[in-house]
Order: sequence, then structure tokens, then C-alpha cells
Amino acid sequence: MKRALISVYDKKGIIEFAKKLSHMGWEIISTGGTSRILSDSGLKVTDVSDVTGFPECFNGRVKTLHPKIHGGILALRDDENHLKTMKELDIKPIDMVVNNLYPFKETILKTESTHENIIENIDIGGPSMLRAAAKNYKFVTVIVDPKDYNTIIDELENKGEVSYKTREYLAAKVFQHTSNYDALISHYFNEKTNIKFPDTITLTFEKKQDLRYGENPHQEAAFYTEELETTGTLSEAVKLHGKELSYNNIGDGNGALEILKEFTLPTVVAVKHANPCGVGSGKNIAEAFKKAYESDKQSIFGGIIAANDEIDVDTAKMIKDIFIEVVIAPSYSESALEILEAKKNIRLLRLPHINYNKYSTYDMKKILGGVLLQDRNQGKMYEDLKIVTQRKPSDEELKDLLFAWKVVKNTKSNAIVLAKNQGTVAVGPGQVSRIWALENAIKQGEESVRGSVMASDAFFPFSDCIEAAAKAGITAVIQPGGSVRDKDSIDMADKYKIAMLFTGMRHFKH
Ligand SMILES: NC(=O)c1ncn([C@@H]2O[C@H](COP(=O)(O)O)[C@@H](O)[C@H]2O)c1NC=O
Repeated sequence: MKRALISVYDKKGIIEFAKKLSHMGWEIISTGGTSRILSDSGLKVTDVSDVTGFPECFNGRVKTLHPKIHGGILALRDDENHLKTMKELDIKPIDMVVNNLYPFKETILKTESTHENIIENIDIGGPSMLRAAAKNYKFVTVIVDPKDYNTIIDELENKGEVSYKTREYLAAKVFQHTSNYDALISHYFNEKTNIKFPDTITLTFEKKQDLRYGENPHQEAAFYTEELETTGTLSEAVKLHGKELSYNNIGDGNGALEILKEFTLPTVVAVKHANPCGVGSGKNIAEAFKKAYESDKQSIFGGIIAANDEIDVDTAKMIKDIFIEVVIAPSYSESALEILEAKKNIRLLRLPHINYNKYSTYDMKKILGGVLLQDRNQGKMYEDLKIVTQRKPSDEELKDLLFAWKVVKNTKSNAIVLAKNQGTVAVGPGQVSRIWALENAIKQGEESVRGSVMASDAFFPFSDCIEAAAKAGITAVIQPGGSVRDKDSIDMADKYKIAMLFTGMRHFKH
């Protein structure tokens, strides 16, 4: 007679599954609570304590941790010595383990959970059984995911056994599951003991979807989300209309969100190839959109738009007239949605907590042979502002400087952002030389550059950028300062009556 050990925290579907096994002649062995619900449903169940000859003890901390259980799972059925030992020790084989674990993740996510409660939800016996059964998958079937119950019953009913291939697949699932479970426990302890960069790190993510392809069509790709913190991120977004998001949509959408989180006024961010091509703030979203659009009417084509307030009809009408791949917003008015849904190729995402911004997870970058981890750049924006020139910025200039500083912080380095009237005039991203970034921005901004202000993500190594800015009609500058030649830049600014602020904090982004 085949024997299945069933010990599950999540009891969904377990009665039906156990009944089918039992009808096929399997003996069911089970632990406390699982055993009770199976017996109550009329099934004949052997209690695990009858197998071990030992009571479940220490409030369930020890139930299945016994050689009669682990020997029955782990013994090699094709090894003479193992078979002999089984006989000598009166250990009978266990052919199937059905187990899922105490809800550790759910417990740490509950704000009311105490440390004691969290500790009790670290399952010990379960992972031991799962790992044992997965190790011995050559002989043992192991099921950790209730979604697999039907497949296993089908195989047993139609083929009389669970195939080697399926057992191997189920074992792989177990090790994914237990490593994820342990990673969450390790994360909890690292946080509790303030270990930010441990000697080894196992980060865990959950697959949200397979993607059609990666950055390019010849690259395969999938989207994984954080396990614990997805509020206000694309992982939380609900698609209201359009095709699946692509790899690049997700990357660019995230870029747009990161910029948007800097703003409280109604703001629209347009992103193309991971850089902002237009950002605008206004008294409403329609005005903000207009400013973002007018910053660069060309690059926004095929781009992504994120807004921090409802998309209304006026905004929807403007979006409709251009080709936008994705719109992200906390809500859409009914009529706005109707207008936009008429466009087949647009994706509309609703992201309710768009302004949420308290993430504790790392910022990470994969490199060949490793990964770079750092804090998210939530560095202070203005506290150390210092006016370093003879002329002070006007109130209007100051507002625009701070606006541009938020945008440049989130633009790929070397970055220059020109702004006027709470909207970008031009963005010069990702150049290997700072003056090229400025020259690109001046060229792109055309006549609007005159009277705009300039933000630079890092200091100016020479005074040439200030001179070029002055000649283009830029009136004020914000930059971190800190170059050995700061004085040259300050003197140049004074020469052209430019007002300049130092922030004392660099914002490189790569
Ligand atoms: N300690 C043990 O020997 C042990 N054996 C199984 N468990 C867990 O107990 C749970 C099932 O318990 P019950 O059948 O009493 O509802 C399962 O999540 C299982 O993983 C155990 N509990 C935790 O460590």
C-alpha cells in the first residue's frame, strides 16, 4: 500500500485531494489539524504520532521531526543497505509528501504581528519534509503547491503513477519555495539586526508575468516583483486597456514614476528610453500635460506618460492626438477613459498609490559577475541650498530651479535640464561630457531657452558651461558645487549676472 504524508497549513482543496488518493488505495498519514479535518470528512487517517510512537509536542514545534518519518521519506529504495536498515528499524516508506508551510510572509506583512508571533510562524518540520522528499524525488512525489493537486490525481488515475519527469519538476518547485521562504526569514532578521549588506544575500522576487521579449526581440524576459513592497509601483498597477506591457514599457514606466514621486503639484512626466523628455507641473493635469508635451513635441512620440492626478477629458483629448505607448495615472474620468480606449495601441494603467514613496528596499544594478547594491536615492533636495553668486535668484527663478533640480536628479548622467514656468524647456541626458549635455539641451530648446534656468546633476569642472548658458540666455543655475574650480564658475556667473545655487549634494544616475 502506497503511503502519503499530508501536513498542510493551507487546507484549500486538501479534502478532495486526499479522498481521491484514498479511493486509489493510498494510506493517509497526517498531522494534528490536517488529520482532524480529513477524519471529520469521513476519511480514514493515520495520525503521525501513531507512526512515530511519539506525541506531537512543544505546541506543534515537533510533530514530524522523527526518523520514522524522515527515514521513510529519504531511504533509497534501490539500495540494499537502506532496505535492510528500514527493516531493522521498522521504518516504512513514505511515497508522497503533501505539505505547505506556516504563513511567514503573511505574518510579517501584518502590522499587528509581534516578534513572538513571527518566530512561531517559521516552519521547521515542513521545510525539512519538503527538502527530504525533493531530495529523494527519484522515489517520492512532493507537492507544495495546491495548484498541482489536479495534475497529480490525473497522472495517478490515467497512468497509475506519477512520472519521473513530474516528480523532478515538483522537486524543483520545492527548492524554489523553500529558498524563497528562507530568503524572507533572512531578510526579516537582517532588518531586525540592522544588517544592511550581509556577507551573502539572497533576494527573492515573485514572477508577475513572462514578457514577449526583452529589451530586444532576440532576448527572452520576464517581470518579477518585490515580495514585500509593491505599493505605488508598476507591480501594483492595473491595466484597464491595451496589450501586455513590454520590457521597455516597464522600464520606462518605472523611470516616469520615479520622477513623479518627487512632485506634489499636479504633474505629468513623459519618458522616452529611460529619460524624461518632458515634465510639467500646473494647476491641473491638463496644464501639466501641455507643459510636458511642449518641452519636446518630437521625442514624446512613442513614449510613456505618468500623471499624479486623474486624467480628465481635456488631457485625454490631447493624448489622443499623439502616439503614446502607455499612460499611468491614479484614475481616469469616465469620459477620458472612453476617449482613450478608442485607441487600440495605447495601454492605460491605473496606479492608485502613485505618490507612495517610502521604500526600504535596495536600488540594484546587475553587472557581469555581480550586482551593485545601494540605498535608493532619497537624498535631501534643498536643505543645504547656498546662493554663491552676487545676484540672488528671483522667486520665479527659485521655483523653476527647484523644479529642474527634481528632474535632473532622475535623468541619466551627465544631465542638464532647462526649465521655465514649472515645465522643462529641454532635457540633455546621458552625455559623456557635461558641455555636450548642455549643448544638446540648448539646441533642442531653441528659442525657449532664453530666460530659462539650468540644473546640472553634478558640479561643473570648468566655467565653460556657465559661459555657454549665459550666451544662450539662461538666467539662473542650480548645481551641487564641489569642484576645485568652483570659483571659476562663480566668477563667470557673476560676469553675466547669473544667479547660482549650490545644493551640496550630487545626483548622478546611470
Ligand atoms: N514541527 C514539525 O514537526 C512540523 N511538521 C509539520 N509542520 C507544519 O504543520 C503544519 C500543519 O499542521 P496541522 O496539520 O496541525 O494543521 C504544516 O504547515 C507543516 O509544515 C510542523 N511544524 C512546524 O515546524
